[in-house]
Amino acid sequence: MPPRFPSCKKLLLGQAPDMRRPLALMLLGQLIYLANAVLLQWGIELNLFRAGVVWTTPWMVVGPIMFYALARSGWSARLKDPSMVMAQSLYSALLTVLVYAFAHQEVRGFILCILPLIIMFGQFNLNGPQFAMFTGCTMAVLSTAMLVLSRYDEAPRGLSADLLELVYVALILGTSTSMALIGSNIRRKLVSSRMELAEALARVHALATTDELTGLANRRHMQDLLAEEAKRRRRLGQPLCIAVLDLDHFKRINDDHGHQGGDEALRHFARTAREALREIDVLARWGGEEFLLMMPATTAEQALTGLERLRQRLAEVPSPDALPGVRITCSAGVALHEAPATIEQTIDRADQALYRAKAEGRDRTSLA
Ligand SMILES: Nc1nc2c(ncn2[C@@H]2O[C@H](COP(=O)(O)OP(=O)(O)OP(=O)(O)O)[C@@H](O)[C@H]2O)c(=O)[nH]1
Repeated sequence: MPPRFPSCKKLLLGQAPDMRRPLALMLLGQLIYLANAVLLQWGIELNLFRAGVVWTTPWMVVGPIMFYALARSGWSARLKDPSMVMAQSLYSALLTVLVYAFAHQEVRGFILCILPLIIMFGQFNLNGPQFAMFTGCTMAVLSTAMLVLSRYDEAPRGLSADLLELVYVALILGTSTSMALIGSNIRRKLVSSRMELAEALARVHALATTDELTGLANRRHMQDLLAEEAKRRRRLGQPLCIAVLDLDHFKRINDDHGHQGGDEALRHFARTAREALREIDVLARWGGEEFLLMMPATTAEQALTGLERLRQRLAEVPSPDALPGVRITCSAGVALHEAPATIEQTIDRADQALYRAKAEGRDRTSLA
């Protein structure tokens, strides 16, 4: 039964898998903003800032909530970067420089410690040029703030001190950016090798379970499916039928049209049979021109009807271009799988029924 209320995590991070991490980072960012707002109040009480700094506090709450709301509501999905990392980074840097501008000289330095933190948040999304743009914008705003402060400070500390601080900030931003880029490159390589590995595994799985010529399940895969189905049948008590099918006079097709013509006949049969059978029936290439059909939840009568439909369809569809005028038919033997027989014993019975169908003139189905 589905839960009546979505979990808190789902509520906060939404359903879109791509947006979960950005939203989680935004929530973490909000906590840091909140901590900054609290520290700022403390600094105000200690008289470390000019009075005007209080105007920055609401923006420490409103800004991050606004970004979170835009992302959580899905509005930002229309943007090139739905996580709005660049906009968020610039917003944080601008706010930091504003607080810096309101700080008294003795605490300005440690306000700038926030800047590398912004870069750490950006490392998941920003690339080299974007980092360069962020650093450039931050440096430009900071130098403007320093220029303005040098005019209005009661006791300006002098151009050299401002310059030293700017160089320090450039050094720290440059180093943090390089480290973030190295980290994001490693992460990107990890993601791409994980995707390659997943694709390779899917290819290996397909190779291990499908028959290359017909695209049907191969013998080994069918054995696994049969074992699973037998277990399910025991549990649910539903009937299970197994049929062995064999193309008639296939050797003649091979002799008259070459091995390639024979292969085309096998593909044609596999295609036609898949179209005629139900979704839940599984057809596998059992070997050579022999196929095995597993029909779950099927009585013997229903199996005979299904196989008859298959034979009719085979008679109706035009022969493949490579085999003009060739009539492809098949014979089948079908057996109901019943306790205490093993799957192998039921297949043997179906095989014997197939033998009878061949002996009785081919192009027919025989029930074991
Ligand atoms: N082209 C092709 N031929 C195959 C393949 N596997 C088996 N064969 C051929 O299938 C033919 C099977 O012939 P037989 O077992 O004599 O049976 P048949 O000619 O179909 O006669 P009946 O089954 O009695 O109707 C042989 O010539 C095999 O070489 C395959 O993957 N491709």
